[in-house]
Amino acid sequence: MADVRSYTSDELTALLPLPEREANKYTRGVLFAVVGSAQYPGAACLAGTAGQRTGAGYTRVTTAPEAEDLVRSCSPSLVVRSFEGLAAADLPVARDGHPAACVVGCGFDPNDEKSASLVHLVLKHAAAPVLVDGGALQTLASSKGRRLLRRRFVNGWPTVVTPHAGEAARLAKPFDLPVDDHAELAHAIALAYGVIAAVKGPETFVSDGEQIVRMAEGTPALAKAGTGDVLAGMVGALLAQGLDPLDAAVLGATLHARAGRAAEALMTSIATTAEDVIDAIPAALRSF
Ligand SMILES: NC(=O)C1=CN([C@@H]2O[C@H](COP(=O)(O)OP(=O)(O)OC[C@H]3O[C@@H](n4cnc5c(N)ncnc54)[C@H](OP(=O)(O)O)[C@@H]3O)[C@@H](O)[C@H]2O)[C@@H](O)CC1
Ligand SMILES: Nc1ncnc2c1ncn2[C@@H]1O[C@H](COP(=O)(O)OP(=O)(O)O)[C@@H](O)[C@H]1O
Repeated sequence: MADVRSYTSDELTALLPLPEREANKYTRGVLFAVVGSAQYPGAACLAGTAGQRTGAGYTRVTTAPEAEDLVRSCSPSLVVRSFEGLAAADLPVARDGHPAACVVGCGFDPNDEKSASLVHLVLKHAAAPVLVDGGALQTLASSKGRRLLRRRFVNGWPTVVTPHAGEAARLAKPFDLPVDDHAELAHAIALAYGVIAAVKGPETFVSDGEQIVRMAEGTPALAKAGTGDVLAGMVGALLAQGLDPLDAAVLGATLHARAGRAAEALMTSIATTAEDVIDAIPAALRSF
């Protein structure tokens, strides 16, 4: 296994995507989030608003028809569409000067057949980095999911996965990967699936199959429902702004951890919620 390292504060500061003087909303980066379900509409709000706060120039949330109104009302500046009618041609193509990325799966119900077909559509047609989270992760372990990931790898389209320990264990199963050491697990998932893997927990380990990076700035205040959806939106926004995928995952996880600490300072470790973490993203940005 490769050595485990951490990014220095200077390395992280250099990665912050400050907007250029001539920037417009499209050149800053389009985040295309395919998230939420009738069962979990809140995950779409959390991922979308976290993406906006982390600098995406244009955030489009495509969600279940039942979730549309809630997402619109949580932030009027989100562009909201329904899953119904989502077609290959709608998915982003990243090009020079116009970066873009997709986030798929926050709030998906893995037992819903429609979720799997949405994940396949995104993996197949997004010619841009894709982050896979939540209920979409299970789809990757199937033979079709693995085939689509291989195709993305060959085409040079990065895929980032952000499993918690339970989801990582499910990804490990088809390859019989050992699950006890999370650094090793992130490395093994990255190699087995051809992805950049961020295995989340009290410490988060990110690997692209070559390097392994440890991020240990978090706090147990983050152990609350929805904070993973916030992380997915944050890392997705950094991908959408053109960061290298390993850098996006490490910077996103660090900003998320610092936002968790800033939220805790205001709200206490008991009362902090995922929404407070989003509100504390500016403090996390300022901490650099
Ligand atoms: N407001 C909203 O809309 C929200 C929506 N959400 C959405 O819900 C969807 C389902 O996601 P989920 O994580 O709740 O369920 P799922 O992965 O099936 O867990 C099943 C089992 O896995 C384990 N396990 C779980 N977490 C673990 C951990 N950190 N570390 C280790 N093990 C862990 C645990 O089993 P145990 O180990 O306790 O036996 C658990 O019983 C997903 O799409 C998500 O985006 C949520 O983000 C919440 C807010
Ligand atoms: N004890 C802890 N210490 C530090 N960070 C934690 C702790 N527990 C959870 N986190 C962080 O909180 C987030 C939880 O993500 P996840 O389990 O996917 O939540 P959800 O599915 O409810 O959105 C991850 O970023 C994880 O690293």
